[in-house]
Amino acid sequence: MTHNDPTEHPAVTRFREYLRIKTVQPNPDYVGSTAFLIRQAQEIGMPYSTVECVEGKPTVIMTFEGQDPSLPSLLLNSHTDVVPVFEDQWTQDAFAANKVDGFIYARGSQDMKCVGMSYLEVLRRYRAEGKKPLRTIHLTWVPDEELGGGDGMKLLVHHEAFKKLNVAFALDEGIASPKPALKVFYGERMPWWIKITATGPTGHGSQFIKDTAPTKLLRVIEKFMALRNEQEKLLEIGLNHNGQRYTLGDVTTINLTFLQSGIQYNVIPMEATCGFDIRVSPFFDMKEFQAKIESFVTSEPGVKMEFVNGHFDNTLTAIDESNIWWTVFSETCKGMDVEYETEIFPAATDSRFLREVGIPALGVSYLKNTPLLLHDHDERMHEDIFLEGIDFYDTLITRLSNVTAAEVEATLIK
Ligand SMILES: CSCC[C@H](NC(C)=O)C(=O)O
Ligand SMILES: [Zn+2]
Ligand SMILES: [Zn+2]
Repeated sequence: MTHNDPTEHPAVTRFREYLRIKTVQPNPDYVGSTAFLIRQAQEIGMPYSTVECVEGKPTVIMTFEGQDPSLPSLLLNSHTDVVPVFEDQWTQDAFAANKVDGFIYARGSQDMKCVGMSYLEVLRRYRAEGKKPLRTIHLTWVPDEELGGGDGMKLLVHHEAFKKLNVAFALDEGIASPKPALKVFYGERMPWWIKITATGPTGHGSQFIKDTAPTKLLRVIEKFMALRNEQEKLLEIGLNHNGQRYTLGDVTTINLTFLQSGIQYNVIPMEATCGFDIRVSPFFDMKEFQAKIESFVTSEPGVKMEFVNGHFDNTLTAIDESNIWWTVFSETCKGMDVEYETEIFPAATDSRFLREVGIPALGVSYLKNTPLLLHDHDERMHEDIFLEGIDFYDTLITRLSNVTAAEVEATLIK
């Protein structure tokens, strides 16, 4: 539990130090995290810069130059912010990074400070061993992923400083797996947050008034719920085109997350609104699906729908031999006897912005045999898994950053 245990692996000590910086939304300490990250870059001897697409929301960029900086680079991305905690539900202080039986308890221990710190540890090793990969490796430490990346990666990918990185392929976050197989994400569902507003007549609460705002809204909600049930059934009993069971990322979820109306019990309200969090499977025909939900609304006069948040790009990263980065990734895992399962990420990460601008990205967090506790109470990970993860990323990053131009070429002409 001590902060400076001389018997502790120094990588674990550094990880715990990063976890103690309260980069918690909605007021993340980005000044603290930036100072910490710059110190790491200086210790390792990596040039660094900061970019603020939005004032007060810094991205830290670090560069480990390769033997041939003219080759497109490898990007290692992680977000610096973490989600809030319900303090009274934690058995440990969520920002003390206490260690109990080897488990490090902290917000961000899984999501995703472990990943960023593992990348750094690999580069620290490279420097100590005098290793220089063929391709340049860049690290981006981005803000506000937990708020949807609107002030972070969404803007960063269009910034000159990012374009100059000339990224060929990126690694980003995954999630924990309670099984020995790692989860590897090659695509995401598209988050669509929609607000529906119904308007109608007012009157006395004792009458049969037709087509009131809440009645109309309920009719629309029923249609969404029917679609929801269909998708839930598909997940429970359906098989995909390969005859395999669907995973959550393969189907579309629809959840009613807002519901508002009313001013007094005996007054019919003139307005009723609701909000849905819809996660659209990348295997859906997007246009058709959008037209379908719009028809639910247009069939009811006096009801309108607006997108509060929408991502409309469903680019996947190829997980076949057409993608050299996938080939190298999968062969490296096999060479290390690391099991993995490929899936569509059920929620949204910054990888969607990378894929949208044409950068192939895989999401993987080395969190095997670990309970899934992202955004949950008592988020934790075992220090042994963290240390094992550094070895995993070391082998993986070494292989990826040494992919030759000839290997890329050979894939293109196949
Ligand atoms: C729609 S942007 C919000 C981002 C958030 N990401 C995660 C991983 O929880 C989500 O999917 O809700
Ligand atoms: Zn995350
Ligand atoms: Zn998260």
